[in-house]
Amino acid sequence: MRCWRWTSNSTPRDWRSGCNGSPGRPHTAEGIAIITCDPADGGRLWLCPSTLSAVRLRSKAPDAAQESTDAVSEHRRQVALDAYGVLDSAPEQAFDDIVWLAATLCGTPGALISLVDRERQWFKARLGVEPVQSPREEAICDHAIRSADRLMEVPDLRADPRFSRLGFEVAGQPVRFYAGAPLRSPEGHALGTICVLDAVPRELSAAQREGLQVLARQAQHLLELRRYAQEQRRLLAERESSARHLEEARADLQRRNEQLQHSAHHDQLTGLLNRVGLSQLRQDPAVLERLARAPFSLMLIDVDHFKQVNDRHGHLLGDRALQAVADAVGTSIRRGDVAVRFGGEEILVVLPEIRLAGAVEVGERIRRGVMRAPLPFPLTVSVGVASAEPGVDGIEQVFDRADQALYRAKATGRNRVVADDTPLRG
Ligand SMILES: Nc1nc2c(ncn2[C@@H]2O[C@H](COP(=O)(O)OP(=O)(O)OP(=O)(O)O)[C@@H](O)[C@H]2O)c(=O)[nH]1
Repeated sequence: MRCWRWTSNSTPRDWRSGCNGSPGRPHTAEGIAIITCDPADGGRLWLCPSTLSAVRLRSKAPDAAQESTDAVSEHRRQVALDAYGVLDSAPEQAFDDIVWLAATLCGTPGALISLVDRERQWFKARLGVEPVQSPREEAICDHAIRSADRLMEVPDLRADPRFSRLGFEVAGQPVRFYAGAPLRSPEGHALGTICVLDAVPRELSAAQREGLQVLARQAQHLLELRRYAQEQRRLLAERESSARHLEEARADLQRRNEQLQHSAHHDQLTGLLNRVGLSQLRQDPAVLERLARAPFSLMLIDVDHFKQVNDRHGHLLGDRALQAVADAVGTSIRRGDVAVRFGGEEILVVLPEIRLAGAVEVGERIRRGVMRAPLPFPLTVSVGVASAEPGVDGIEQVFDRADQALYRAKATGRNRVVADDTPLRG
């Protein structure tokens, strides 16, 4: 119902003619007009402000506002129906049982559970009716769901102008009798009907009408169960999807964290461990224990005349030369060995469980590998090696001796591996 200000200027002709039956009443009076929309025939009811008498005005063109209200409620009805996920679903015994009960109760050859979809009515269960659906404009159920009554009964369809030309058949004959009870969702949306059909005109008894409505409630309960199960499945899928997303996010975070850890502990240019990584390694009890229980060697590798390389060939090629040295180290050491970019062009290699002679061999492999590096200029390295017997020397002392060996390698002409010549104590 809507109300608005009524003025003499806006009084429509229909209004005046509608109210002219009240003698002596001025119809140009100003006041409040109350207008209700009558959904049955699209007409409007006007309450005359001066006579307070109701006048029904027929409007040829449908009221635009009313049309949009209808469209909204129809849309909501459709959304409610969709939520059941029942349209085009497979037949179910429980629904079939209900139509059988309806037909048996009412003594009709046909019964349907019909759901009124956008363009069609679709039958969830059917008895005595061949097609699984029919166009909505031919659906008697479409009228039944819009009827204000709890049950729409048409004793003789042929006598009703709305249905006289209907081609629907029950048990192979034109349908003549229809009675349908709307299926209403708990929110009040009419989703469809449970209806009975006969090929002869007739009427239901009071008990049959009541029974049909009981069956409508049962069918609605079944639909509710269906919607509940559908909702549970949706929630479960949603939960699984969120759990999956959470797991993906967790794995992504872990990957990023590992990347971050890796880049914090590794040198970007060579991929070798950096000093931060080395100092973490030195705090690792497993590493310390390993170095304490067996002999180990340290190796210091320094690129020869690297300043010249940079000066002559530029820093980019200088970087490539450093990468080539790192590659030569990587391919020459074992899995358990650790290579660290210790300074600008200096690499430290920790070689557990290997004595001096073995470490010198590794140094030689590296030295030769660097000479074979695919670079547009010759490149060499000098290597100093020192070893420790378990429990005798600390890492610092071994490092100092390797550094002195490296110094000697540089001093004696570069491109060579020099072993620490300190007599072993033990
Ligand atoms: N391209 C490049 N150069 C670097 C990098 N880190 C250090 N350097 C350069 O390495 C050079 C080291 O030079 P020096 O310490 O003088 O030693 P050298 O020229 O190799 O001479 P010797 O060690 O005596 O054979 C310096 O010019 C540094 O700028 C780097 O990451 N990239």
